[in-house]
Amino acid sequence: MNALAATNRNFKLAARLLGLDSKLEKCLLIPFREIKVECTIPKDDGTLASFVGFRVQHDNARGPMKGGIRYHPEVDPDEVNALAQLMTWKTAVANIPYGGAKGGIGCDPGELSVSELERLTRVFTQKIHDLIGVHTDVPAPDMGTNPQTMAWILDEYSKFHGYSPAVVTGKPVDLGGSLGRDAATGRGVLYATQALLQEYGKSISDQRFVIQGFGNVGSWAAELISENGGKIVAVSDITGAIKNSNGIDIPKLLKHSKEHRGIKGFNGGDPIDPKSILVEDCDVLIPAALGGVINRENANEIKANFIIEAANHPTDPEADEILAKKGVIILPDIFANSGGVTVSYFEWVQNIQGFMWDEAKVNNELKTYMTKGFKDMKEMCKTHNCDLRMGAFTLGVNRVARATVLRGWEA
Ligand SMILES: NC(=O)C1=CN([C@@H]2O[C@H](COP(=O)(O)OP(=O)(O)OC[C@H]3O[C@@H](n4cnc5c(N)ncnc54)[C@H](OP(=O)(O)O)[C@@H]3O)[C@@H](O)[C@H]2O)C=CC1
Ligand SMILES: O=C(O)CCC(=O)C(=O)O
Repeated sequence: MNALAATNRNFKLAARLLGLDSKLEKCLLIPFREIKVECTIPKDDGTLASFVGFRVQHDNARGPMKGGIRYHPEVDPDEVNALAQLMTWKTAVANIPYGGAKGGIGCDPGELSVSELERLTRVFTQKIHDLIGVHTDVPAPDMGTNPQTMAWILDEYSKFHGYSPAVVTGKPVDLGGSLGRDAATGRGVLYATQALLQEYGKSISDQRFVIQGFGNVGSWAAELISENGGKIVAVSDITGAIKNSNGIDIPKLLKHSKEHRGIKGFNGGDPIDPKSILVEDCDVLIPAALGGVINRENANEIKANFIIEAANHPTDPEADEILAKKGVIILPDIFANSGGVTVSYFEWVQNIQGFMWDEAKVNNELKTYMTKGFKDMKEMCKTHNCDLRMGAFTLGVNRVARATVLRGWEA
C-alpha cells in the first residue's frame, strides 16, 4: 500500500470512530492546494539539470500550513500528499495553531555540490514564494535538508517580500533559528518514549534500543537516549549498519559519522546487513529514516516490544495488523516525532515577538507539550477503545474537524 493510500485509510478509520459525516470527511481529506514546479539549474560543469519540486498544502483550518521540505530521489506526489496530510493531524495532536503541508524535490542531495544545492533551493523558492508566507505556509527541514537550506529559502523569499525570518523554521540560530530546534525531534522522541515506557513500569535505562537512520532525528535520539542510560545495540544509515550487544558508544559513533560522512567503518561494533536492522533483537525499535520500511515482509520477524515512529509513516497498515496480533505497542509518528514541529512553532513565535528564549525554556516547553499530547492521545484511546495510532488520529482529526465546522467550511 503506498503512503497516500495508507494515510487515507487511517484517516477514514478515525473519521468512522468519530462519526464524521461524509461531507465533512471529504472536506478534511482533499488537499487545499497541490503545487508542482520544474526547477532547472546550471550544474557546476555548465550543463543544465531539471528537477521536479512539490509543495502540498493540505489544510489551514487551525492556522498557517506547516511542514518540512524533503530532498530525496524517491520524492513523489503521492508521498508528499500523504506527508502533508500527516502534518495536519500532527500539528493538531500537538495542539499548536497550524495546519499541515509538506514539500519535496526529487533529487539526490549527496550527488549535488553545495553550490548546486543552493541554486536548486533558490530556484524552487522563486517558483513558490507567492504561495508560502509567515501566516500562510511555513516550511522547515526534513530528510536531505538542513538549517543551511532554510537560510537559502529565507534569503530568496526576502528578496521578494522583505526580510521575514518567520517564513521558515529550523533556520541557523544566527538567522533567528531557535535554540534547541536542531535536537527537537530527537528530544521529543526521548520524551515520548519516556511517557510510553512509564505506562508499562519501564524506563529508558532498562531497555535495549535499535535505531534505523542516523541523520538529524536518529542521531539526536541516539545521543539523548544513551545520555539517559538506554543501551543502543544496533544503528544503521545509508552507508551501513553496526551491532554491539554491550551497547554502542554513541559519542564515539557521532564523531566517526561526522568525520567519515556515515557510520560505515566504525570499529565499536560488528558490521551487519542494513536490511536486517529492523528485525534485530531489542526491546525498543526506532525507525528514523524512510517511510514504509515496516511492512508485511518483515513485521512477523520484528523482535521489539515497542516501536517508536521517529520517521514519518514507517509502518504500513498491513504491518500494523500483524504487529497488533503479536502484542507490539506502536507509538505513532504523528505523536512520536511531533517535537520537531512543536519547537518550530516556538521558533516562529520567537521570530514574531522578536524575543529569543534560552534553551532550557525551549526544552521545558517541549516536555510540557509532549506530556500533554501523550495524555490527550491516551484519553482518546479510552473514549474510542482503540490503539495508540487511532488514539492519535482521532485526537488530531477531531480538532481539525471542530475548527472546520466553526469556520463554516464543511457546508
Ligand atoms: N528533521 C525533522 O525535524 C523531522 C524529521 N522527521 C522524519 O524523520 C525521518 C528522518 O529525517 P531526518 O533525520 O530529518 O533526515 P536526515 O536526512 O537528517 O537523515 C536521514 C537518515 O536516514 C538515513 N537513511 C536514508 N535511507 C536509509 C536507508 N535505506 N536505510 C537506513 N538509513 C537510511 C540517512 O543516511 P545518510 O545520511 O547516510 O543518507 C540518514 O542517516 C524522516 O522520515 C522525516 O520525515 C519527522 C519529524 C521532524
Ligand atoms: O518543523 C516543521 O515545521 C515540520 C517538521 C516536519 O516536516 C515533520 O514533522 O514531519
